[in-house]
Amino acid sequence: MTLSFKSKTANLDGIYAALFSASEVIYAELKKGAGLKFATSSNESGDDQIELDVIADEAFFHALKKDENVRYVVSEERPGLNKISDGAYSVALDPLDGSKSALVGIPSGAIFGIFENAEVAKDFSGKNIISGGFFVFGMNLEAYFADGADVYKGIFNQDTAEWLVMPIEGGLPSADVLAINGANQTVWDSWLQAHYASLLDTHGGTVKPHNMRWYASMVSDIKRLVLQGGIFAYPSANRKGYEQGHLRLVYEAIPMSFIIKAMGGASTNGDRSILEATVTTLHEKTPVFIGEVDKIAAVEAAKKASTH
Ligand SMILES: O=P(O)(O)OC[C@H]1O[C@](O)(COP(=O)(O)O)[C@@H](O)[C@@H]1O
Ligand SMILES: [Mg+2]
Repeated sequence: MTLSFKSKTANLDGIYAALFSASEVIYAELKKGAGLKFATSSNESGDDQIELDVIADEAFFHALKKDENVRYVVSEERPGLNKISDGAYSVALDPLDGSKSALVGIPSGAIFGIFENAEVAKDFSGKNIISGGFFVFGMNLEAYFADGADVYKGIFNQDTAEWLVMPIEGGLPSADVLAINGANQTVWDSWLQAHYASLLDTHGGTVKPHNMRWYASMVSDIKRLVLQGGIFAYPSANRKGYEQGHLRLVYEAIPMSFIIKAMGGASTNGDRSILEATVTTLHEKTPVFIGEVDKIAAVEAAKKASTH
């Protein structure tokens, strides 16, 4: 692989090289199709794994453990903090996001965050993240990430094995598009049911409602958000197992909120920015709303109004 991208932060280049090379390994495995079946294992959160979940987790660990700047690697697929060295940076991973989607041919991907000053779980927070983003395993192998305040898109040329990485400029686009799984809407809190209805209200057929896009693959939904704008949500629901939504704070919500903030967008758990939320445990879930600033402010205002 050739990755010509250079980070503005000292000593991150080896970590990027490891992440990008692991993504190539996973993409190559995905294309073979062999790992697209259920494994006999389940992960740390008790989710059923497909074989590619395990392959992806191992590919990232294998690549990252060679870098002396990596202190800890934490993964949705394993327990605890995995010490690599005394380096300055720690990496959080969702090694294969959307694995169930991969089974039916929807693009999946991987999500990563790079953190400084991480020693215990609570340090993997929005305060310490310095890089965050994701790979997409679709028609092409792509990367979208924020290195500090700068946002980039990378595309892998499969003929030359070269990554073309270019800045994304111009901020977050705007579109009245909503990405949400509406299956739980009857058990959402009433303020969210009302807010959702307001986004879809056509005022008797006279007004265009928000359009709906839901890939059930966070990397695909956030890629669409990066390229076209809108809002992505996975709220909590009054249903067993969904009390804090479905997505993990450290492995999914914080890195995705970081890249969208770098593009000029925002995030919330309903009350405050995901990047200001307290992290208690590595595998905890959080309700999450990510997108354009005014759309996130409207979510917070809707919730706040319901409590007054
Ligand atoms: O099955 P649902 O409720 O549509 O959930 C889909 C969400 O779950 C995810 O697949 C995350 O779960 P995994 O990390 O286990 O793949 C997201 O990519 C997606 O947004
Ligand atoms: Mg995931």
